[in-house]
Amino acid sequence: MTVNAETHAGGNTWRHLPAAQQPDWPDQEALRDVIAELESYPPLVFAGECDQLRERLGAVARGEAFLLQGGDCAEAFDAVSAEHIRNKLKTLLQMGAVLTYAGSVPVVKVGRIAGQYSKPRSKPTETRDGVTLPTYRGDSVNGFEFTEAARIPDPQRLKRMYHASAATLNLVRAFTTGGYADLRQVHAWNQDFVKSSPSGQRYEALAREIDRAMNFMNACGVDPEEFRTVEFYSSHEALVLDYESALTRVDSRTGKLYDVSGHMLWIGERTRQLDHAHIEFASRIRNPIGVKLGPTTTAEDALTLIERLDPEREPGRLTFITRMGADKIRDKLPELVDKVTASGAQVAWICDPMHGNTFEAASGHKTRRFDDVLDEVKGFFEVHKGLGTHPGGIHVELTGDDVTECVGGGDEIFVDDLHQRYETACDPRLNRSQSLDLAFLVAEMYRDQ
Ligand SMILES: O=C[C@H](O)[C@H](O)COP(=O)(O)O
Ligand SMILES: C=C(OP(=O)(O)O)C(=O)O
Ligand SMILES: [Mn+2]
Repeated sequence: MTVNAETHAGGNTWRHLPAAQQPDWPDQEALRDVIAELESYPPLVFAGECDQLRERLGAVARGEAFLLQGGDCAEAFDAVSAEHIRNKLKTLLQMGAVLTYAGSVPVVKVGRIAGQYSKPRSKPTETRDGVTLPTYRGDSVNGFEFTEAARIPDPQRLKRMYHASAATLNLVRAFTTGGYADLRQVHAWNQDFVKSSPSGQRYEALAREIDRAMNFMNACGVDPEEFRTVEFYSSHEALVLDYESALTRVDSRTGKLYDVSGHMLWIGERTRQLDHAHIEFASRIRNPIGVKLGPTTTAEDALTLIERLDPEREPGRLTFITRMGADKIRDKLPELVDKVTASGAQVAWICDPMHGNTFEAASGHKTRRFDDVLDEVKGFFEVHKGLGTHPGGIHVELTGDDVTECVGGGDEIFVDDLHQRYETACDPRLNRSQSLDLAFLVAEMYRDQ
């Protein structure tokens, strides 16, 4: 990787276009200094890894693999601890094992992790007890605390985002390649969990089957490397373009631009305007790109996005992450999938069953019903089955901690429980038990389709 003038030319073409949801940095000089410093930092991920993920996502687009993408709505600097990261990873590994074994499909594992620090918001301000302050926009921008000082955007936070991402990714790499993710550990990932929860018990039974299958293969003399380590990739929403372009580098092998802040970047529902800065930025980098598609997306929008982001029609380059809402998916998704398929493009279709199903409980907590989440995934599978296309994966907000943020699930959480462990900095996440429940149900859907 090299940094040179060309880097910043190619990675900066978005600058003359309107960019939604950018922080209102009060001190532009401080911002410039931070950008210059970030430009000198080493890459967090390597271009070759991004290429490898693009190949894996190509298999998803061709119908040969399933994408599991998940993690926090908003990562927080004070949650960069071994315990939080291990719990999240463990949950994703358990979900991956369930989907691979019960769904009989290769699973591409991608975290909303090591960079998910910036949030687009519905409103610029928030009012509590008559006091109005700027909204919290993620730890990369301002503080969660409801005080005037905390809510002022501070560009120094972009450097903290880089360092928090680096520390997280370092631990993730150690966990996934250093023995912890060895399939022989399928039971160990469940140890602290099994007795207390129905999904933990169900998982334990599946882990016993995996063990038997592995013992059988060992006895036959098969002991592949794939059982010892796990390929795990990082992703986040490419929202704050000053950060993302400062982390964009020319790959010395190919001369192409890569945003080395994460393996996969996605453009959110609020920033996917076709002629605005985020799509322009994404069009310039070689990383695999996701775009969130909400219920107002037209087939023409989807086709123009393909034109802008995947002109070569390369499977794996572009992933459409639909987030319609359980009540709209059966209505809105068919036309998009149908017209995109008819155009000859091979995108991966992924279901985000979270963002179209948020509501406010009487207690004031932002929450989601597990049943709505499940129903949106069901609708997603039904639509793809009807059209003969591939339901490529799920994109979920989850945590490995036993929080009470979404209602329902096998180990049911009620609206009155929400206050007990409501810890999210932004949207409500599935807890570990709800995440495992979902993995089992999705594996059944996959097998049945
Ligand atoms: O994570 C997604 C968005 O940032 C979030 O849903 C916006 O939430 P808000 O409507 O509270 O701003
Ligand atoms: C902001 C998010 O989603 P969307 O852009 O789909 O609203 C998110 O994934 O946290
Ligand atoms: Mn969210």
